[in-house]
Amino acid sequence: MKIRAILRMMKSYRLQIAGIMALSLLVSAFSAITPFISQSMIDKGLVSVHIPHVIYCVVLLVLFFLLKQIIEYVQKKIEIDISNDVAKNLQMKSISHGMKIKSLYYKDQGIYKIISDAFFDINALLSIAQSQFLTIFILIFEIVGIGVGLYLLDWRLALCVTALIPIKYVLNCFLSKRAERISREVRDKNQAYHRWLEDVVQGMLDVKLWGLHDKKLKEYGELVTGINESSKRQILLQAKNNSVGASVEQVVLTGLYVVGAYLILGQRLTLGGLMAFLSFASYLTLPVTIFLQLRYVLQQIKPNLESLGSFFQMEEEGGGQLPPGNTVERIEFSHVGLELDGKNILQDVNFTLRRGEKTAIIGENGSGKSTLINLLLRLYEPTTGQILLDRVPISQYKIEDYRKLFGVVTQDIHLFHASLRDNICLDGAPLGEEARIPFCTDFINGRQEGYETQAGSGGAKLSGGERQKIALLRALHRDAKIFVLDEPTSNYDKESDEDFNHYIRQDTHDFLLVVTHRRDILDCMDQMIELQNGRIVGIIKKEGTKWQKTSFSKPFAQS
Ligand SMILES: Nc1ncnc2c1ncn2[C@@H]1O[C@H](COP(=O)(O)OP(=O)(O)OP(=O)(O)O)[C@@H](O)[C@H]1O
Repeated sequence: MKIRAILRMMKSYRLQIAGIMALSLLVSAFSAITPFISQSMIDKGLVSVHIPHVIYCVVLLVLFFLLKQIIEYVQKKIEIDISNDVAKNLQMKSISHGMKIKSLYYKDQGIYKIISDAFFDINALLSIAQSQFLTIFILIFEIVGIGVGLYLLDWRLALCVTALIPIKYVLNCFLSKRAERISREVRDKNQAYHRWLEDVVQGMLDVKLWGLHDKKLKEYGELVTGINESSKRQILLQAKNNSVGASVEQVVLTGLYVVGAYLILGQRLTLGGLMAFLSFASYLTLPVTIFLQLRYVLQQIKPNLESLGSFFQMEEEGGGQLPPGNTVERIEFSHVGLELDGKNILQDVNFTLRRGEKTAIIGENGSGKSTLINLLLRLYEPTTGQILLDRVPISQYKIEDYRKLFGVVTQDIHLFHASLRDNICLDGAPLGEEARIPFCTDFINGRQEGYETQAGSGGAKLSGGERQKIALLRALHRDAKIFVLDEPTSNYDKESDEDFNHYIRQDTHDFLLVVTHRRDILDCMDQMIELQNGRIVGIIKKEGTKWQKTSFSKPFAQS
C-alpha cells in the first residue's frame, strides 16, 4: 500500500475537504491581519495611552479569536467524520480481503495473525496520520496568512527565523531514519506477538493438559516487554525530536530580541512591531516544523505501509466468471499434481467421476486424501494438470457459484458461536428435509432448548459426534449437487454409524465423495480411489457385490 492509495481513498471526501479549505481561508484572512491589530494596539493604544483604541483592538482580537474557535470546531468535526470513515473503509477492506485470500496463506501464517497484523498497521497508520494529515490542511492557510503578515511587518526579522529551516531539516533527516528503524522493530515484535497469541489461544486446552501455564506466561512476558521497550524508544525518540526542534527554535526566537533592539535603535522598527512579531514569530516556523514532522511521520509509518502493502498483495481466490450449469455430469482429475513447501503432496492424479456415482477415497494417513478434496473445493490450486467439471477447468467458474455446488463436511469442524439452528441454516432459509433424519436430530430434540441450543465457541458445548451431526445437517441443508464428506463419522457411536451407512446408501446427490478409513462405509459405495504417498495406486469398482480392481498395480484386499 502506498501513500498515494490512501490519498486516492480521500478522493471521495473532496467536498468535505473543500469545506475545510474554505473555512481555513477565512481563518487565514483573520490571521493575516491579527499581527497588525496587535501592532496598532501597542503603538497607537498602549504607548500613547489611548484607551478607546485599546478597547477597539481588544474587541476585534476577541471577535476574531471566537470566530476562529467556531471555525476550528466545525473543521474538527468534519475531520473526525473523514478519519473515522477512512479507518472503517480500510478495516472493511482488510476483513474482506482476509476472507478472500487463498487458503494457503492461512496455513502458512494463521488467519488471526494475518488480520491482526493488518489491523495493527492500519491503527498505527491512522493514529499517526489522523493527528497530522488533516491538521496540516487546516493549518496551512492559517500559517500562510500569518507568514505574509509577518514578512510585511518586518522582512529582516522574518529572514532570521527562516534560517531555522536548514538546521531543522538536518536534524529531522537524522531522527526520521532512526524512527523508521524503531517503527520496523515495533511492527515485527507485534507480529510475533499476534502469532504467539493465535497459537496459544488455539492450544489453550493443551496448555492446561501439559502444564504449560508458566512457560507460556514467561513467553508472553518476554514478548510484551520487547514490545514495550521498542514502543518506549519510539515515543522517546518522538519526544527527543520535538524537544531538540523546540530548543533550536527557542534559541533563534530569543535571539530576535537582540536583532529587534538594533532595528528599534536604528528606528527601522517600532516596539509594537517587535512585540507583535515576537508573539506570532513561531507561526513562521510552523510550516517547516509541520512539514518536517510530516516527513518524520511518513518515515515512521513506512514499515506499516510496507506490510499493509504485502497484505493487500496476497492473492485472492477466484478469477473465473463462468456460471456452472444446473446439472453436473462429470468431474475429472487430469494429471493433477500439487507441490507445497517443496514437497510433492499429490502427483499425476487421474480419475473421472460420473453423475450418480458414490466414491470413497481411501489411503493411509498423509497419503493426500484431504488435499485432493481441497483441490476439488478450490481451496488449493494444482501445480500441474487440471480438474474439469463437465470438461471445463474448474478455475473458469465463478468461485462463489462453484462452491454452491458443494455440501461439505470437513475433518476439522467449526461451528459458529450461535444456535444449532443458525449453524445448520447458514443461508437463513428455514429447516428443510434434513430435520427428518433421526440419527442426527434426536440429540437436538432431546435438549430443552432444541434447535435454539447454543453451540458455544467453535461448537465447544457439543460433543465431537454431535458436532459432526450438525455439520452433516448443515451440508444437507444446502441444495448441493456434490456431497463431500471428509471422515464424517469418526466420532459417531456404533448405532449412529449404522444409521449413517443406511442413510448414505439412499443418498440422491449427483455425486457423493467420502474420505474414510472405515471399511463398513465402503459397502455403500460404487467405487474406491486408493491413494498412497500422493499417488493413486488403485481404482476399485464394485461389480455386483464384489470389488474389481480396474487399474494400477498395488493389490487391494477385497472387503
Ligand atoms: N499446507 C501444507 N503445507 C505443507 N504440507 C502440507 C500442507 N497441507 C498438507 N500437507 C502435507 O500433505 C500430506 C497429505 O495431507 P492430507 O491432509 O491430504 O492427508 P490425508 O490423506 O487426508 O491424511 P489423514 O488420513 O491423516 O487425514 C501430509 O503429509 C501433510 O503433511
